[in-house]
Amino acid sequence: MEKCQQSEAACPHVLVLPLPIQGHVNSMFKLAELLALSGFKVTFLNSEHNHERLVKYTNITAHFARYPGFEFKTIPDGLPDDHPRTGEWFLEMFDAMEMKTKSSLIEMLLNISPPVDCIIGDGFLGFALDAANELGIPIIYFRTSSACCFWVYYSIPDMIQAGELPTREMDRLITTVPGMETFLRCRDLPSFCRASNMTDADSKIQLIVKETRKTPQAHSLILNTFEDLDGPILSHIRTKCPHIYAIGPIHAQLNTRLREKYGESYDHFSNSLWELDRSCISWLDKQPKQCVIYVSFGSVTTTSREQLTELWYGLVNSKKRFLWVIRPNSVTGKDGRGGDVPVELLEATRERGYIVGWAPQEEVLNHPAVGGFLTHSGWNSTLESVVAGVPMICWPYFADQQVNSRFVSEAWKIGLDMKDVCDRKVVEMMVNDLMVNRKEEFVKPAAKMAKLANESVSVGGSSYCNLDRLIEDIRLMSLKKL
Ligand SMILES: O=c1ccn([C@@H]2O[C@H](COP(=O)(O)OP(=O)(O)O[C@H]3O[C@H](CO)[C@@H](O)[C@H](O)[C@H]3O)[C@@H](O)[C@H]2O)c(=O)[nH]1
Ligand SMILES: C[C@H]1CC[C@@H]2C(C(=O)O)=CO[C@@H](O)[C@@H]21
Repeated sequence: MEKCQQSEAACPHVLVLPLPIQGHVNSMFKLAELLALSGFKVTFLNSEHNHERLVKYTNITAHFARYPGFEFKTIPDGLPDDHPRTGEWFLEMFDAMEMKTKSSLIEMLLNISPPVDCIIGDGFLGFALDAANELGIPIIYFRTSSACCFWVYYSIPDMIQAGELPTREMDRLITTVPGMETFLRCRDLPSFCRASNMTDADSKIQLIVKETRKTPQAHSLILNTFEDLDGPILSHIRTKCPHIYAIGPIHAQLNTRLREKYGESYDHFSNSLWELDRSCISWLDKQPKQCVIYVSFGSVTTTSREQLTELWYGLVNSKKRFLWVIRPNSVTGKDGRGGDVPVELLEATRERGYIVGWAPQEEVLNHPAVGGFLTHSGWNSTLESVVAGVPMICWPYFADQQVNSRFVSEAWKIGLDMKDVCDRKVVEMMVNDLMVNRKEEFVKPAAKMAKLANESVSVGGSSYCNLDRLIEDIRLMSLKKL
């Protein structure tokens, strides 16, 4: 690992602060490790709830022990420990964090030693920006969702001004998001845009717009994407936020740097908040090449028992093999028991399917048996599928997922969009289209985008160079303080 060449005083100390949601924590941990690999002192500030789960379900402490100076600190997320933390609960957490976390953060920043040279804050946590500005500490935003959705969020006031929102005409094209005029429909906007009241101060949409429009106040903006995927959108974003570091796919960038330093990719270290069930890898090892569809809907999505049944019949009736993640506490509605699952479903699943509570997803997507991914279009899952070259069926749940699924099908053409539908016949048809009938239509573009993704994070690639630039800019911040 690269040692800080300067004196201890000049060795940059960076504080990393994610929004405490799995998808945000994942990519923030990967960035934190990339900075630690460059010799920085890193303090990772996680919620108490999430840190306890990481310690319980992963080897996180041992994994980061190889980086001298890497430290974990925790703050409350403001919610009771038994809060389910699923679905669209984030508003409650956000209000609680604004009240409780900001004061804890300021207290910590005033007393931490050595002092922090730079904060890397979740682009959704405006109170971190306010705290940094109050204390005169540079803050770089890391918006962990997609660049395309960031730009849609940023454009929402323009849509409202133009009378395009609110609306019930779901299939009408939106004309006020530069770069998306030819294919973005109302249906493809973030789920929060479907509300009838756009101006209610307490609404999710107003919160997200407020947080997004604060971004130009940060020193700069880190995005988990790459030029070949989002180049045109990045150009539009730069008109508002000129200083951008597109360093993604960040999981692939970390792999590259670890291989460079240690000759290995990370030990498939999974900063998962649930217990991994690795038996699915042994099951995959017994399956023929590219014949399994992997099904997973991330860390906050919930499904009703009716939706679960439609998905299950669709997968079984497709006659394809499937590996399905059904996360604990993710099924809402009456708490049925196995007894109310039809026998034919159980028998077919025994024959062709495998169900786990949480899987080593990056490993699964790169397994030779996996040929397709039925996903909720969370941004990390989308990028992991892009890097693995696995075509997708997108069934978005909320937030940026609606936008991401439209880009997968219409802009990048590496999958199908099953937005707003949960019907066994449609699931069966789409699985067979993706895995058999239209396979070549998706496999080729997916393989090409995977190649571009891996080139971007290789030495000399756009994301590789942007990360080097970020590291140098943070070094300069710490030197300016001397
Ligand atoms: O069985 C599983 C399922 C998921 N994962 C991992 O969990 C992460 C899930 O992240 P993501 O796909 O981004 O989904 P969410 O957890 O839903 O992420 C939240 O945060 C993302 C980044 O801001 C947003 O894009 C999403 O909409 C938002 O729901 C990924 O890295 C997966 O590899 C596992 O390791 N095992
Ligand atoms: C809970 C969601 C509100 C917005 C966040 C987000 C983002 O764009 O920052 C996307 O989805 C979720 O990660 C967060």
